[in-house]
Amino acid sequence: MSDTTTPPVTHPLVDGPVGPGCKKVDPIVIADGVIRQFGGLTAVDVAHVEIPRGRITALIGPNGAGKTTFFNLLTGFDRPNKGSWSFEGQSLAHVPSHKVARRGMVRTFQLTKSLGRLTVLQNMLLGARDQRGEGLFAALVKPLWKAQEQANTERADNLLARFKLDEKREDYAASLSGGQRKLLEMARALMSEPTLVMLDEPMAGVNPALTQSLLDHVRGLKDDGMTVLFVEHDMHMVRHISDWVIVMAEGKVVAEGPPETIMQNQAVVDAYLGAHHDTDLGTLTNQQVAEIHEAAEDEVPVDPDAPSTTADASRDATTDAHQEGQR
Ligand SMILES: Nc1ncnc2c1ncn2[C@@H]1O[C@H](COP(=O)(O)OP(=O)(O)OP(=O)(O)O)[C@@H](O)[C@H]1O
Repeated sequence: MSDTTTPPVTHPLVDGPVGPGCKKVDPIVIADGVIRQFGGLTAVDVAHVEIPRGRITALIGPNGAGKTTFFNLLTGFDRPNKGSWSFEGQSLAHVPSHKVARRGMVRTFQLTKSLGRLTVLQNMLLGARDQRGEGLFAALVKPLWKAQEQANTERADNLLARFKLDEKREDYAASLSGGQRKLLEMARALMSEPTLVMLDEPMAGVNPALTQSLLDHVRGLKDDGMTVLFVEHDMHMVRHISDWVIVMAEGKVVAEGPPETIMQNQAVVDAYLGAHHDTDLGTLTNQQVAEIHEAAEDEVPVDPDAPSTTADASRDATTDAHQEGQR
């Protein structure tokens, strides 16, 4: 009698069978039992997840799935009720965000109103690490901070050239297009020479003309040896650049796998449609799933208060921006 059991799905990045929470051959991040509750709502309840090193991993899921909260927990911007996680084999639980960044795990932030009131170069310098001039003693000893300031400016200029933002160096960040802002967010994250770059919706608000350039830049991070983890609703980006896709729904990891198979996964379709639906899932194509998702979001961040003049821009920018730069 022949054995009709389906063999488990395997993948070169995975140690064992592929499935939610599967072990990776070479993980850079490992999270265990991470729970975050807001009042009675459990926003994140991740039993186990591993992020493969040197690859591009997409974190997807419907609105409210817990993706951003999980990002915030991993990077020390929020604290879980329970759980542990490590980066490069070292525990990061209870490590504050600025120390997480120093260890090489850096996330991008949307360019907020206050950062928009700084120039492109000033934004870049906020991303630099170990700014010696910030200590009281060091601030008084000019040679100590002068050399570092020069090195930081040089690094910023090199990155601005790489991201084709060098001509915008002295412009206010708020004057950039949506796509240029995303490039600036990415370039700013690279100022601290990270090992793992976490991108929060890199495609949000990006004009199609800049899409390809942005995708190329993300691939470039991997080519330079970095690991990339990104949260994204844009399925085009997820399909085209990720090596691995992790799907969250209602705080949990419900599926993971390579992009070419993940959209056919029943748990993914369920997650996007909601658990209680009448649709005949058997007839749903990848394209339809993507359309459902795209229709659900489509949001483009617009800053109605973006300064139109330099006088507007210079007002009340520095304090807020400095605080954000410290995060
Ligand atoms: N500070 C908070 N206080 C209360 N509830 C919160 C807070 N932050 C997030 N939540 C809730 O936790 C759940 C997960 O939110 P989260 O923003 O992490 O989801 P998401 O997957 O990133 O969604 P989106 O794709 O819309 O950004 C949501 O129900 C949200 O309303």
